[in-house]
Amino acid sequence: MSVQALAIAATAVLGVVMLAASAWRILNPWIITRPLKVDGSGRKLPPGSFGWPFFGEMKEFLQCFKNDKPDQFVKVREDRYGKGGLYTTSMFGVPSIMATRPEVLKFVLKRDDLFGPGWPSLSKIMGPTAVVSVTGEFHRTLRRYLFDAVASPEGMAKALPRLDEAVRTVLKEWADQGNVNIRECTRKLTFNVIATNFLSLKPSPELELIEKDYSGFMLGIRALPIYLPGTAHYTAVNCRRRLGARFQALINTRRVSNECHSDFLQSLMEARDSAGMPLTDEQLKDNLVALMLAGYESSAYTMMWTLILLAKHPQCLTKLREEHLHIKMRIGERQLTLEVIDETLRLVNVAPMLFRTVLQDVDFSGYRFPKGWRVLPWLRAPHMDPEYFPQPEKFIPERWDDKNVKFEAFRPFGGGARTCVGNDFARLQVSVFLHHVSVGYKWALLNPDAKVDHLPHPKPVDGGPMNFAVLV
Ligand code: HEM
Repeated sequence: MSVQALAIAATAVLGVVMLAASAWRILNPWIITRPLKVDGSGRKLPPGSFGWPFFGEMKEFLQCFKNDKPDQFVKVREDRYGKGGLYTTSMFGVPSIMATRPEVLKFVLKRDDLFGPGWPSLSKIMGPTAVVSVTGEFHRTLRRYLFDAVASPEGMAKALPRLDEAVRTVLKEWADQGNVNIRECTRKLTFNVIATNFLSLKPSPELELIEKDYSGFMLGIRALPIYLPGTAHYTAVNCRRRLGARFQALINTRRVSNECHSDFLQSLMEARDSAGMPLTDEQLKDNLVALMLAGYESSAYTMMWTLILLAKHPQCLTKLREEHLHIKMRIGERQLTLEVIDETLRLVNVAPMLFRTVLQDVDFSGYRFPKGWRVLPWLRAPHMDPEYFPQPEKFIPERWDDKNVKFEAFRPFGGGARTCVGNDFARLQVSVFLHHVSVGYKWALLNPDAKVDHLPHPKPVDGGPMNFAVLV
């Protein structure tokens, strides 16, 4: 076949594909919504569109985040359809409904009987009995165990000295290094906190192997689930398998030696349900992985952003330093430390959106949520809406002093039945960090205007190079 004939054939094939895709784009909403129209309920879907076949509106979504305009995706829909807070879309290959206003977020997050876990291909990689994968009574039981281990007053009291020591040790190391990459440093710090508090592991070759597998697991957790050598998903699945084997070895050693540790693993091993039954080894391993995943980058990036934002707001840092040097409580007001943490969580949006699956047809606010669809609770939408937080793009910790501040619009830790189990632990960790860093150190950003890579969590593209030194 001549080159010319090949070109004609290729153009023809491309034309047919384009035509089919365009036809699908037009017919797709009709096909998807047809069962809804014929069920006679008279309910309608929220306004919106479905985009291209399979890809849906992913391209527009990714484009907004890539262009450093992560709120544009919601803004366009609000301008087009009004501020109802519910919009139909199609993302991650599934027809979906975005929930963006506080009252809608509250409803979706509270009703775990109607909206189940929905992270794409989560349970396959995390483990079928992980807290993030299960529902109903077992979910509630697991949450109770995890809460006792992580966030109960006894759990936090046990964790505090180890947390304190880990923070003090690494801050000294950063100052010795002088120039540091703050993203890597806060990730390392959080990993050490996890290793000591969850597993009582001190730095060792074994811990390095766990960290290596853990990083491989993290890199592929949100990748397309294509299990072929070389893909991020393939690496993640294998790292997860090795992590499981390493955790099993730890569990076996504890069982044989009868050693007693005061860490999260021990607490989970000792937990019993109402029939006196302990967790199985598979359940223990799935939940250790889930805890480590949930508590790792979220906490690391929150610490990283507090440093970046305080470097950009030196007056706030001076006030914070005073609060810690003189333990100056402001009567009738919230402590600045908590305000800095909340303002960082609001502005940075470490967890911008969540995923849920509609378990049965749900009617709410005049709209239908069809069974099997996905709901995307868009946590960052109210955080960045001037209706709730004036000048939302600005870092203003004092806004939390205002008696009229809209706490109901603030959901950095989600809400309802799946509210973050580690939220108090995370605040404790960042508070200890802010204490030591503000009283003992000074730091300067080497590239304050670095662009931000927003997905899956916001971070400076260059990792945030900083000069870090002891405060004299
Ligand atoms: C600043 C740090 C953190 C942020 C912003 C954060 C945010 C969140 C959010 C938004 C959820 C809800 C997920 C959903 O509804 O689908 C969640 C769940 C969870 N978080 Fe956190 N988290 C943080 C730190 C931690 C830490 C330190 C731990 C543990 C030590 C932890 C453990 C968990 C667990 C186990 C869940 C799952 C709860 C469930 O499915 O019932 N998180 N987190």
